[in-house]
Amino acid sequence: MDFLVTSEGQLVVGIAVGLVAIGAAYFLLSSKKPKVCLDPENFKEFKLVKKTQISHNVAKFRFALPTPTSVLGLPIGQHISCRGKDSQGEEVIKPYTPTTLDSDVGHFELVIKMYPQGRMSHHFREMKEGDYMAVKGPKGRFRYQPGQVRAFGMLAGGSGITPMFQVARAILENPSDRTKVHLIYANVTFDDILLKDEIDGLAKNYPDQFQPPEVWNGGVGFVSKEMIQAHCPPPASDVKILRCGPPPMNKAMAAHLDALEYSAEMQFQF
Ligand SMILES: Cc1cc2nc3c(=O)[nH]c(=O)nc-3n(C[C@H](O)[C@H](O)[C@H](O)COP(=O)(O)OP(=O)(O)OC[C@H]3O[C@@H](n4cnc5c(N)ncnc54)[C@H](O)[C@@H]3O)c2cc1C
Repeated sequence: MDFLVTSEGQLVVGIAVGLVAIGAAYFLLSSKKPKVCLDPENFKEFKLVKKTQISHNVAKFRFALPTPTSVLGLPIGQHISCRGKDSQGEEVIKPYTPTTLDSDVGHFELVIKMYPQGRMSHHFREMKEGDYMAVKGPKGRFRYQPGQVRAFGMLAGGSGITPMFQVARAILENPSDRTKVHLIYANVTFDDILLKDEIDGLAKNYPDQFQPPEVWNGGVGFVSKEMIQAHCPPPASDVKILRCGPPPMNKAMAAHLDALEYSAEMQFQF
């Protein structure tokens, strides 16, 4: 009898200690893992907490995440779908790349260029602080692992800078990632340049790794084959050239890259 009591007692204590240990480990792990907010299947609503006009047609939109430690949960180089209403009240869904990373907790930001006739542009123009935006994601085929290539060339046009900025930021802010980044950024006018201060900041902080446009008025006209040759790393298996711009620019850049003998694996279009 004595033996049984002792044995059961030991058993109970053993299980209790085990459960406490499992519970503590679960608590520690779950409290350390930030809450991911995006859902690839369903739109979720995020509150606009700050709208900052940057120029006559560009604004920065800051959306709150559910808690101050939540992260959006967007892999590097992927984008989200935003749903809104155009000027006729019709539903419209368009892709956008946040300029923030998952290291920015509690919120995410979009830098949006609003076109006079643009359908989703209308929705963003009308949005006021306190309004909610429906967002779904992540979306996109781009996958990035630190050190996956030796160097990226980036060919961006207009708002096509946002995915490039996101990838560049992730690389440059990671001290163990030594990937080089070469950027060519085309705009119709000086005023159209998005994220200029932010790009200048990366150039200042990471001069050995980041080659931005040398001067902001460095060339007039379209991005040429010669510009790509002069500013991007030459074709190699550990090099990738990314492009994101209006469709005619993407088409022209693809033709230039083919002519310069960058293989299909060395090119990616967002
Ligand atoms: C992966 C990805 C990420 C993107 N990220 C961003 C982002 O972070 N910020 C951002 O502002 N945009 C971004 N865009 C562009 C965005 O998805 C929309 O195309 C843009 O906001 C215009 O949509 P709209 O409905 O207002 O215009 P639409 O109704 O599609 O276009 C109406 C008119 O607007 C003008 N217009 C529209 N797009 C362009 C253009 N690119 N160049 C010149 N004129 C144009 C034209 O006059 C056009 O006739 C991204 C696109 C992609 C593919």
